[in-house]
Formats: sequence, structure tokens, C-alpha cells
Amino acid sequence: MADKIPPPTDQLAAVPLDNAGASSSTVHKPWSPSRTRIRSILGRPDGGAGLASQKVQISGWVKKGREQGKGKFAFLEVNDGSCAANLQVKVDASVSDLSKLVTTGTSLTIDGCLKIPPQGKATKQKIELSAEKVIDVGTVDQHGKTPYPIPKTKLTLEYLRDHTNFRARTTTMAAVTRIRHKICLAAHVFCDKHDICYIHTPIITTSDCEGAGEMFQVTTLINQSEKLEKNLVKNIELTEAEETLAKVEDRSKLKPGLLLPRKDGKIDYSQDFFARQAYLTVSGQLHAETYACSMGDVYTFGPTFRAEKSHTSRHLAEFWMVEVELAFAGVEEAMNCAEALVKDICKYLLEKCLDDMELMKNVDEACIDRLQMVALTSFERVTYTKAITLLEEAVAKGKKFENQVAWRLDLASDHERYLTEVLYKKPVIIYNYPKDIKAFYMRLNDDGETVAAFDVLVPKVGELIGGSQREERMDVLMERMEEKRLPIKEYEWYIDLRRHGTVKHSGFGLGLERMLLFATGMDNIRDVIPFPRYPGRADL
Ligand SMILES: NC(=O)C[C@H](N)C(=O)O
Repeated sequence: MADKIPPPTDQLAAVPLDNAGASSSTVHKPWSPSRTRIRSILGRPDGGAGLASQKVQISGWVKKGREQGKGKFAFLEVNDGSCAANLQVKVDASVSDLSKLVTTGTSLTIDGCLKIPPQGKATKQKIELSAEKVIDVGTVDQHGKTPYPIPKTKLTLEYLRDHTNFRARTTTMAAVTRIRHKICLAAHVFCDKHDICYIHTPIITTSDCEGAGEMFQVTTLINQSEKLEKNLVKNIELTEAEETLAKVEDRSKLKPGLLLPRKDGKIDYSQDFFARQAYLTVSGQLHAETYACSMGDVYTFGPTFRAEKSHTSRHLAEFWMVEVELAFAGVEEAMNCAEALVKDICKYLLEKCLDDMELMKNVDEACIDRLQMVALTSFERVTYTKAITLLEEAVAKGKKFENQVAWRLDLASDHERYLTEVLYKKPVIIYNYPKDIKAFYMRLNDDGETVAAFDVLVPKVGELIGGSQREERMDVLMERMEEKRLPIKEYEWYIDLRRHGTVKHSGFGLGLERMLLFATGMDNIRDVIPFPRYPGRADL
């Protein structure tokens, strides 16, 4: 059993308690010197009690409000997004029109004095704000055409998905978002600590890294009327296009390269713009390799896109990946690095956002234990062939899987969960996959049948990371590309890296949203990214 990580000392109070101002011990931002974030009050180890009698200004949104004492005063629970906790604010009717303040969703800026609430009250708060002046109020339209969609009642995650413009006002989504921020930071801190240089790979590309063809095409549109003005499309007379369009019913019979206005009056001149069809990237890996093969260890971290029509709770059309590429490194070093990265992220979350992680226990009781376990336990490493044998043994003993288990078939999510949750009860790295089910760039092993690829599987989620040693031998790489029928001409720049100063190198990609599912215990990947993109959803 893993040792427990010692409890972090800073918890919420990741901010220094004493800032430069002699008269105040709350933290002020240089660009808004009068405003205090609620985190710097409630996040102190004393819950803010030590700040009693200090004057502060806070801004935020009302989570709950109620008038009391026959309308003589109101209690508001205000949240400003800096932490999960709400600051209780007491406002007397002499200070403001209470009826304007108590509606959930109202925004406020309030000057007041921090006070210890009377003992014996139901409130757990160690401190409350007694309002002296209400400076700004943004009221909520409750009765108009589009009433405020986030009332104080409990809302389902499905409902909130249709209100992504407001869902960060819910406690859970705000906590997930802060955890997401910390995971990103943890990845950057890890890479910086290990001298791995951050590079930016392009989002628009002509190459299909995974060779799976699941790419979104980039279409470049311009209004017909702007066409001539901007001189962007020179090779065709507009009138000719219009005439042709009127005559030809079946567009596929048109002269290739002819630029025609679409039904909405726009012209697609993509081929003209990029000289060939461009796509949204599925992975920054190939471009990251070019930098690794010049600068040593690098990483890229950005959005990637898959035009997979999958409606699962683990897939998105737009997701973020941390992709590390290590030069002069074999597959084992890449596995070591991947394991160290996951562990460091877990430790970072336990140290930097334990308050939000505590809140996530409402979603998944085990989420903190899982982070602690992963932070301290070494990952199991098992070859793909052995994993198949283990799964076959389970089947022989009566275990039912949704998907077939057989050598040369990819592992499905229920196989992955069986290995991590039932058999090993910890993360498992599966390596040496059959070459036929893996991408062209993965290094062929001596057996001629498998490639030096690996996946890191974790409990709850399954595949979190995919990586491999890259094929650095030009002849083998070209053979593999031919086998997979890839248009070699389009990858010449990639092959060049093997032609000139080729080097053993390896890398991997960690799915940010999968890491979030693992950390927070959320069930659906659509709820761990601010604006999820999936089949049927690209608005809002
Ligand atoms: N950088 C990586 O190794 C990730 C890999 N290209 C993938 O998309 O799975």
C-alpha cells in the first residue's frame, strides 16, 4: 500500500498572507488595488478570522440571497470564482435596496468591513462581510425572453452543457476549470524543470500524423462581392462561374479547380490559398519531431482535432494534448518520462488545489485517494502480448467483455479498465503493440511484428497517454509508409529528418481532458472542457 502524501501546508492559501500594504493583510492586485479576491480571505488557514475589522472591497456573483428580519437586512452568499467557497455578506436595508441584490446570478461590487459572525449561527463561516456601500449591481432578468438559466436548484450536467456560457457559475464547473488550469501549469512546470522546451506546432497542416484520415478540412471562404475587390481569386471570371453553376446540376462533374460560389454566395478558395488541401491538426507530433531533432527535448501543448463521429464519454472533436518529444531517447526513456509527468501532475494538484479536489469528492469519493496512489506507486509495465494473455485468461474464467479479445485487435476501454482497476489496481503501461494497429512512425521491433509503442492506462479512464519510439531508419520508415499507402511525397520534409543527421528519438501525448477525468472523477469528457466540441455541437 502506498504511503500517504503528507497534507499540504498551504491548502487554499497559496497566496502570501502579508502583502506590501502595511494596513491590510489581504492580497491586492496592482491593477485593481482596492479589490480583494475572496480566496485571499477565506483561503487562509484561519478561514479569514484574522482579518476581522479590516475594510475590503469584493466583487462577485450572488449564489444565494435571502431577505431577513422582515426586510431589514439580507444575507448574500457571494462567489467570485477565485475559490469554491462563498463569502457571506450582510447588507442592511439602509445600505441598499435589498430586493435588487438577492436574486441568484446578480453581480455586485461591495465595500464593507470583515466581521466575525455571531456565535451559534448556522453559518460555518469564520468571517462575514458587513456591507457599507454597494457600488455596482448587475441585475438578473428573470422574466424576459431568455431568463437566467442557472437558478440555485441543483442542475444536471446535461442541462448545463446547453448553457456553456453560464456553466462556470456552478460550483462544480468552476472547480473543474481551476483544476484544469493547475494541470496545465503542472505540465509546463514539469517540462521547464526538466529542460524540455515549449514549442508551438501549427494547427493548420497538410499532413495526417496518425494516418487515420479523421481530419477536419480547412475551407477558406470569401464573399463573392469581396472577391474581385481583394483580388484573391484571379483565375476565374465570376460570371463564368455563375453561368456554369446555373447549368451544371452535378457539381462533381465540374472542371477541377474551378472556383464556384456556394449556395450562400461565398466562394471557397482554399486550394488557392494553401496550394493544396489543408486540415486541422490531429497531433503536433510530426512537427515536434523536427524541433526535437534539432534542439533536443521539446514539447507542444495545444488543441488537436479528430473528425471521429464518436458519441462516447471519452472522445471530443477538439481536445488538448501535451506532447513531449525526447531526442537521443528510446522507448523506455519515453515511458519513464510519461510516468514522471503523470505523477508530478498528481502531486501538483494535491499541493496546489486540495480545496477544489475536496469539493470533487462530491462527484467521486475516491478522487483524492486516486491522485495519492498514482503519485506514489510505480506503474506496472506489461507487453501487449502479455496483456492479451491476461485478458484471455479472464475470459476463460467467465469474465464478459463487450469487445473481443484477440492478438492484433486494439484494447477496448473495458479491457483497459479491467487491467487497471481489477487486475493491477494502478496505472499500467502496455508496450510493444502489433504494427498493423499502430501508426507508420512507430519504430519496428526486431521481431518484425510489433512496434515500440506504448499506452499509459489509468484506473477510471483507460488510455491517458499514447507514445512510441519513432522510426529513425529511413528505409524502414519508407517501407512502413508504403505498407500503409501514405502519399510519401507529402511527407518528404519528415523523411528528410532521417536523411540528415537522424537520431533515435521518442515521445508521447497526454490527453488533457482524460487527465481531468482521472483527477476530478467527472464521468463525461464534455464536462471538463469549457466549450466542448462533438458531433452536433460547435456553437456556444
Ligand atoms: N505525440 C504523440 O506521441 C501522440 C500521438 N501522435 C497521438 O496522437 O496519439
